Amino acid sequence: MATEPVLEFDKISKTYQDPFPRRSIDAVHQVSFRVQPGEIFGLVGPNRAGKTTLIKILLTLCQPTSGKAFRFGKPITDRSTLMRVGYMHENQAFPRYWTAHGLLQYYGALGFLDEAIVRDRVPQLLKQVGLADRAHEPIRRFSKGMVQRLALAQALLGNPDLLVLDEPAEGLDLQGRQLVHDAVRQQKQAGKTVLLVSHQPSDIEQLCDRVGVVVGGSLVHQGTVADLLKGKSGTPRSMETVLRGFYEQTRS
Ligand SMILES: Nc1ncnc2c1ncn2[C@@H]1O[C@H](COP(=O)(O)OP(=O)(O)OP(=O)(O)O)[C@@H](O)[C@H]1O
Repeated sequence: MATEPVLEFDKISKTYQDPFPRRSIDAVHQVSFRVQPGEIFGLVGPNRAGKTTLIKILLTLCQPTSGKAFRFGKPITDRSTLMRVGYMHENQAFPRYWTAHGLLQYYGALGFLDEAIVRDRVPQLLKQVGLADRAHEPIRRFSKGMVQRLALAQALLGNPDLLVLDEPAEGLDLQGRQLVHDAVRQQKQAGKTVLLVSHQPSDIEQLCDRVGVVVGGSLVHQGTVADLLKGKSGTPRSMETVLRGFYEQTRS
């Protein structure tokens, strides 16, 4: 039986119109890829490549200028499938007067999650991300890494079928990064799907099944991590070397 992709982008382009100064910016150009259920898919590229724009389209936060996109088989404009997505932003700005515990409960209510499930899950998640001892303090007293850990807990709260992590390592210490790795692996074990945007070659190498490389708004490569690291000659290479190659090629 054919399985439906969790995510499908078909020739997606996005041009932003800037009023001052008046100009248009081609952020994404004719990008096509699919993410299958149970897959850990990495999206990599240099600064300004168009990764965040693709994530915004995935989350229906902005509309593509052309092309078609589907989430769980439904048009990306169908917001009902957003309930199945958990999203961790690279620079999460939570209301600073909430406590970590209160915030997760609030997000649970916003996501129409079952109250009893949220009651059980919130302390579990706070423990998982190492915030159990600070659960009842206002977020304004949190360090950057603590906010990132809370962002991970928030993304996992709804037990999502698709977990989208945008630069999850940002501001995290080694233990924090390990938490992210563990969460990704747990999702995979549960048969769920992860889209990981990262500037960390080692994270892509260690976690992802397949990777899409975006440079200058175009998808210049997609394939398995194993094939990428093997190269055409069969000589093993590091992910950092591979990515540098893609980024340099397009600069010249
Ligand atoms: N709201 C916007 N209005 C105008 N231009 C934008 C807007 N958002 C992004 N852009 C432009 O689109 C291009 C791609 O930006 P995007 O944020 O998607 O890149 P990115 O790959 O996520 O970069 P980074 O790794 O630096 O976060 C950039 O040239 C950026 O200036």
